Amino acid sequence: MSVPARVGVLGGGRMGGGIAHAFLLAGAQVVVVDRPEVLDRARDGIRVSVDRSLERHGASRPRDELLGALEVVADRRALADRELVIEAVPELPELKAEALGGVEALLAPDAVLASNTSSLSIDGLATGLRRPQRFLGLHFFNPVPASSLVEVVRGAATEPSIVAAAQSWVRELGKAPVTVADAPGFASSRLGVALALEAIRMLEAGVASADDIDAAMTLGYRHQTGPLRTTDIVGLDVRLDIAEHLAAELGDRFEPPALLRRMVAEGRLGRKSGAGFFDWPDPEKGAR
Ligand SMILES: NC(=O)c1ccc[n+]([C@@H]2O[C@H](COP(=O)([O-])OP(=O)(O)OC[C@H]3O[C@@H](n4cnc5c(N)ncnc54)[C@H](O)[C@@H]3O)[C@@H](O)[C@H]2O)c1
Repeated sequence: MSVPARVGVLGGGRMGGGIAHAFLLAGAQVVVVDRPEVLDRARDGIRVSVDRSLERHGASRPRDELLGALEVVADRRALADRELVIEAVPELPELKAEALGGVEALLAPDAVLASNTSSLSIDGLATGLRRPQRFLGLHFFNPVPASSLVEVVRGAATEPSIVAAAQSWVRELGKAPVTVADAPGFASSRLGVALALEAIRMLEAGVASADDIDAAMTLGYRHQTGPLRTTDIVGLDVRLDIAEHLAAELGDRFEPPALLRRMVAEGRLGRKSGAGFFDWPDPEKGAR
């Protein structure tokens, strides 16, 4: 099943811009809605990343036609004729609830609404909606163009046919769907954070060096990147927030180690701050 012809994205920031990019390349006509003061930046960002993709991989449609299928506007009403709208506003429950309710009221009854939330409950967000059966989570990964995974999060009320359609759209984007129930941390954050927290506890206890702990996973289990280096790339502060959320929801096994709290308090946040478990002399390019 090809992607819907008319797709909307609410919030054209880091993730929304990437999601718009992915659907444009898959042949959709995409409307992005954001705040008036950031429209130019959002539009330019998507154009630059589409151009970069075209240079690297070529395209099925001419560039002008492809970028002509993009509209970046401030008025939410431009989403009214969309078959699929993906919400990607900041991770604030009230903001998301207002945004989702406002968009749903504009859409045709058979449209599909999705949230790119990385941690909020899909069932929680669905409580404010009139058609929770047509609502689900589509959790894209950052950076969207380079990432091959999308978690399809099935709410308690989501119709099975909507889940099946979403799985097929994700495949059409050239990505792989992983389907999960609405549980804290979905699949990716829960497993990724569990591994990272244990690696940090091992470092704290002097079991092995950061290099050796990571090598145990990269060489022993063929992980592309070790758990400590991955934590540096994601950001120690981001991982601490997720661990605290998971500890509250799932129990003590996600309690953040003291070492993680100390490093965040000291501003050692990983790649973005120049230092974490490893040194990152050039935060933009990354270091090995
Ligand atoms: N950054 C990541 O690594 C990542 C990965 C997966 C999922 N997510 C999730 O994606 C969502 C967006 O994250 P992001 O990193 O793109 O944030 P971001 O801050 O880069 O982008 C959010 C955008 O939403 C816009 N916005 C704010 N209020 C709005 C409103 N009422 N209407 C329309 N637009 C509005 C902002 O102007 C901004 O452009 C969050 O739920 C986040 O948890 C983020």
